[in-house]
Amino acid sequence: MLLSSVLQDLKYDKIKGDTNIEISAIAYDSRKVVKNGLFLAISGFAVDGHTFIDKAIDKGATVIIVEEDVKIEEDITVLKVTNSRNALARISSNYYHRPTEKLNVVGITGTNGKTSISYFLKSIFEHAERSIGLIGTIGTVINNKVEKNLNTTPESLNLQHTFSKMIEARTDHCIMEVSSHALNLDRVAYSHFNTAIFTNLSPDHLELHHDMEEYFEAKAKLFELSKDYNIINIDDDYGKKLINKVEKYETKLLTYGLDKDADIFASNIKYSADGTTYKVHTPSGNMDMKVNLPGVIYVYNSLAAIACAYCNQIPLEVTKEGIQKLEGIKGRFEVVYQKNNYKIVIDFAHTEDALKNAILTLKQHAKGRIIVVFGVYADPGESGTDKRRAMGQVAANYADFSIVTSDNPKDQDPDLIIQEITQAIEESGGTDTYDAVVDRKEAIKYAIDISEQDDIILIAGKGHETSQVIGTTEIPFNEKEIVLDIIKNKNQVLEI
Ligand SMILES: CC(=O)N[C@H]1[C@@H](OP(=O)(O)OP(=O)(O)OC[C@H]2O[C@@H](n3ccc(=O)[nH]c3=O)[C@H](O)[C@@H]2O)O[C@H](CO)[C@@H](O)[C@@H]1O[C@H](C)C(=O)N[C@@H](C)C(=O)N[C@H](CCC(=O)O)C(=O)O
Repeated sequence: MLLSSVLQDLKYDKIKGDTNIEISAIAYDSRKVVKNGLFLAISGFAVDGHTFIDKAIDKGATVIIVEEDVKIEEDITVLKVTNSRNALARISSNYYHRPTEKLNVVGITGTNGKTSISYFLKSIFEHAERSIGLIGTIGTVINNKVEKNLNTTPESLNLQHTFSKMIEARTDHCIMEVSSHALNLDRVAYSHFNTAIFTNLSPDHLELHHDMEEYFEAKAKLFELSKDYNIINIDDDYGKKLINKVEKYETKLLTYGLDKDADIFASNIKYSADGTTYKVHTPSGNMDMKVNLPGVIYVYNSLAAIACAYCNQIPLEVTKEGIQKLEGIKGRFEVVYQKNNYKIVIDFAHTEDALKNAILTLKQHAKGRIIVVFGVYADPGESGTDKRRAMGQVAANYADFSIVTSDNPKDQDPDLIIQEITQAIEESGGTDTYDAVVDRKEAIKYAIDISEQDDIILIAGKGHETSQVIGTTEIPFNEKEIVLDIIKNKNQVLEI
């Protein structure tokens, strides 16, 4: 593609060279540069991309985009921008011919519920015979083929490529999770969103965003990008704040919640151990709904999906069937073993709010104890102390017994993470209600060993994930298989 076309609408200073040349590809990682390619240097969190310029040139880069002053001797094109991640989003969108202009894109943001809403929507849209693609925590789905993503919301170059693949696959609608990291780091800049959905906000990633206000402002950016509808949870305090902010926007606002003032709300909610029924009230009529996932969280998540289906002119009856068709979501309240009242449940809950909700939901119908196995993952470069304390407090206050273990400790000391969690448990009066087992597999085994008839074991944090990151090593870790294996061996000795 002609470089000048790739640079369309990008503000840059030309340091040297020609912009009237062909480039073969774009890369922000020197290891992926190809001959006659463009390399864009990002000043990252861990390393500075500008230090790899020589390597990129060695691999054949003929265009370099930088955001810092650098000395490049070679006779190639060098351009300078003020923010290279933002520039990457602009040129990537141009390179793939601005694909979101040809797609109906739904972006979902908020601390919890993004994945569930995307899967409710997938089921509804498919039931309405609409062609959809999906991008999120579980992976990217095109034509029902799932590919893993490095990030929930991929870097702009990968994201725009994915959008273009959706178009190639004749997909009309893209449902995607939009993380606060993505919004902060401009991964979705220059993407057109038709609909934006806000779920809720509770503490998470606060070392990147510093405080809740900054975290909120990051999430709020998505609602400046959406063109047709903003859909917001009216019952959440930050949802209310967002409503005040976006009310003046031209984009239509639609609210959902249990509050009867919401445009779309639920009444007559009845909870059972494996699902929920309620009556939904929408501007296009009311209907009885059945959701095959337990607890109030899935009432909210299904309401958000109903609101989005309404905005997309999907008849309520079709929406109802789509929601009902969804049997479950991988790693979301997934019952991986059950014998009478005894259950082992895997859930992605990895924030204090989600952990509390998961425990309380299970408690509603439990005949025995709730034993929780959990740890706290480490974000790169974050100490995460506040989160560890908050998760410990939740465990002390709501679980009957906790086994504190490792999540994804990454480059941090797993023992230190556990120590910070258990200290919070002790300070909250939970001295006799926990144990610590650093090896996650051993922790799960221990939970099963000490469990009794009627107990429910909640293994929280990893959900759908199939690996664990310890140091820089990613080891296979399929929690469901691990549980079934332990149970199989145990049942040879003892019938639970
Ligand atoms: C903290 C964070 O967000 N990091 C993201 C960031 O990495 P970074 O800035 O640390 O990259 P770096 O390693 O310092 O490298 C800087 C630059 O040098 C380049 N490089 C590096 C090595 C080399 O040999 N040559 C080279 O050119 C790199 O490609 C990069 O462009 O930019 C990378 C490329 O876009 C991201 O993949 C990476 O996400 C990491 C994997 C991550 O864990 N991010 C998490 C925190 C995240 O984004 N999470 C949210 C989900 C949150 C949620 O839903 O709860 C997400 O959307 O995934």
